[in-house]
Amino acid sequence: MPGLSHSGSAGLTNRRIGGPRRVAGARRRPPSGTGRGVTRIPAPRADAVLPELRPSWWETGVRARAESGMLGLFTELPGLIAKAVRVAWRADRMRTVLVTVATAGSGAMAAFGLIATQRVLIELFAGGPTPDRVRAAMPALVWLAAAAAVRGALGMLTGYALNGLTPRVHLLVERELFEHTTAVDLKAFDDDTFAEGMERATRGTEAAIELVQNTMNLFAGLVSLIAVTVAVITVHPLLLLALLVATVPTGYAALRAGHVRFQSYLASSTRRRRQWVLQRLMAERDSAAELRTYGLRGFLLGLYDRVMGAQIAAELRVAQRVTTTTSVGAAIGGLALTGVYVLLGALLLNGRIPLAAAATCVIAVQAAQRSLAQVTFQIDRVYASGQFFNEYVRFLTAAAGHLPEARTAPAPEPLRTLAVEHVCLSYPDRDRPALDDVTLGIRAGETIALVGENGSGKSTLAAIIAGLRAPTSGTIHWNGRPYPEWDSAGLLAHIAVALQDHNRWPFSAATNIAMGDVDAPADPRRIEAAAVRAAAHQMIEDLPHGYDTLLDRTFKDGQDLSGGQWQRITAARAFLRDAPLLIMDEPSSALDPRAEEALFRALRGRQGTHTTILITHRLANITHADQIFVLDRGALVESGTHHELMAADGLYAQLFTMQAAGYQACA
Ligand SMILES: Nc1ncnc2c1ncn2[C@@H]1O[C@H](COP(=O)(O)OP(=O)(O)OP(=O)(O)O)[C@@H](O)[C@H]1O
Repeated sequence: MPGLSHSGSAGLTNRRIGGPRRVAGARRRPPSGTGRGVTRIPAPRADAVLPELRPSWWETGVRARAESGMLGLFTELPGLIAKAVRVAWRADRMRTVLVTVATAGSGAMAAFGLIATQRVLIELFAGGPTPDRVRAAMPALVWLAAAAAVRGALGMLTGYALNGLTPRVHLLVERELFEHTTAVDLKAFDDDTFAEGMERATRGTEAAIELVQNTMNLFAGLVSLIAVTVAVITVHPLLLLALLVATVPTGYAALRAGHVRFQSYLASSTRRRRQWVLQRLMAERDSAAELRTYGLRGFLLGLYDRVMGAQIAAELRVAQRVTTTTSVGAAIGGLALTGVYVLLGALLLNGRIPLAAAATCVIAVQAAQRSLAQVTFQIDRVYASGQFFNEYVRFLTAAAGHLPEARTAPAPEPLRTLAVEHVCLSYPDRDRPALDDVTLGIRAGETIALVGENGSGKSTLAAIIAGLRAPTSGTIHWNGRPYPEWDSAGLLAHIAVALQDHNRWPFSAATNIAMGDVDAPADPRRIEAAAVRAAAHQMIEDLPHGYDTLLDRTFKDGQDLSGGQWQRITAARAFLRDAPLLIMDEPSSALDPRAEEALFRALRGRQGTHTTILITHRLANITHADQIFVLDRGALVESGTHHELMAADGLYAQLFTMQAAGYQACA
């Protein structure tokens, strides 16, 4: 954060070595002031202290609505509504139809109610004694009550159907997202934009619910508006003019107000995000010690005052615009209503419409304005939630490009030979390839070691052999046939991998191990045997609930394990699979000497019958390997047995001697 470090150093100088007085002076005095012979450091502006924030993915919808013009809004709206209807239809056809029909029915009842109202008014305004007029109005009153009752019942039905529909929509889109995220090639995760797209898509799954709800509410508002219009035209065609005068300017003003409200929300959200940054610095554990050691309290509080001062000023400017726009909107609404009354008065005086029709029109205008408020509010919401949902749709399209090719291929037979031929791999945005023309051969039953300094490409090669990554060029052959010609799931079933960056699955110890062979029924004896081989059995037995202990503190009675204990669980998971090819990437980096000895004893037990590929920096553990391959900056530079490599006196011998010397010096 350049701005922060700039002002940070200025502030620090200020406190510690006196030079700071210059900074304080610079801040207090105008630029043309004093400061002879002193280097002037300009007072940090608040926006320089915490510079422009990166656009945040969770603000996409709000930002889009704040920036959209009226034309953009109405151009995009139909597409968003279509997406909402499609997703609702796929999630639950019956409920989608129910909501639509019930909403339309409710609108029809609203129209019917207005027409009944007019009939009531006609009878009440007719001549004759009051009891007679009331009696004459009775049938229309009954219709009016019935329409209101049916409308209420349909409203309830819509509510029930919508409540059942939205969780199904969420389930559908979320599952679809997970189907993609779990199926895409590992390579996709190397792409930053893919990972960011995934985060955005997660917000998009929530937005799917909002989009469907908002679209249904918008539909309800529109139906009411149409119903009122139909009723008004039925009562008297001329009243349509009054309705237009009442709604068009008000609708426009409401949409403008919605636009600035979103801008206001965005402005306050910028303040909140800056507050979070400062909160992290001043009120969280990570920074607490350094804050005190360097006496940063005054500096940070000063920073807070400047940043928040500037932010609140910006927010107030937007708030003033909101107030102006909403006041203008309210004034337009008032004027429109006055216009309606003037128009109605004129029509009445000219005898163009009867009194009952004018009275119905007043009621209709009020109903129309209520529906209009709902429509404009929902337009904003459909637009905003639709933008989030678009992120979801965009991600699914991008993810589809990373899905493995669907094809039928034979499942491989047990391993006889494995050949790595001229394999290269370049990660995105890296100048140097992680693997550069690597060729090597492995026979079934061998124990192989991959050795090399950090970043030499060992894990990358292991991932390619494990079938987790495809090489940029070159091929790997399983029993003489290239990997892509085998069924990929069948191939993976022959390989067990203990990854260097293993995951800590939030399940019980037993499940964590059983996951090594998730298709087989969890057999406690098999789990225990795998744990014994990984030196994990006793450690698990000592946990409060043994193998049933939950290994995540999120859960009640959950436990966390040390790094070395997790490493034993990971090794046990790989042993459980009992695959012909076992790849272990740094399986003992966090193990104590006793556990390490036990683990390598188990691994040596595989030699001759099962194939093992080992990656380790503890070279004493691999002296027994049938072949040791030494990598340097992505290239295979040496290979042979321990004795051959020591005799060759190359990189391996250098590394081994260096490590051995460390032990000998202490012996
Ligand atoms: N996902 C990735 N994206 C980009 N670069 C990567 C990625 N994974 C590894 N690299 C780079 O590729 C090179 C080889 O990495 P690799 O993890 O294969 O080395 P290694 O020999 O296993 O290292 P170590 O001994 O530290 O585990 C390194 O320069 C590393 O920074």
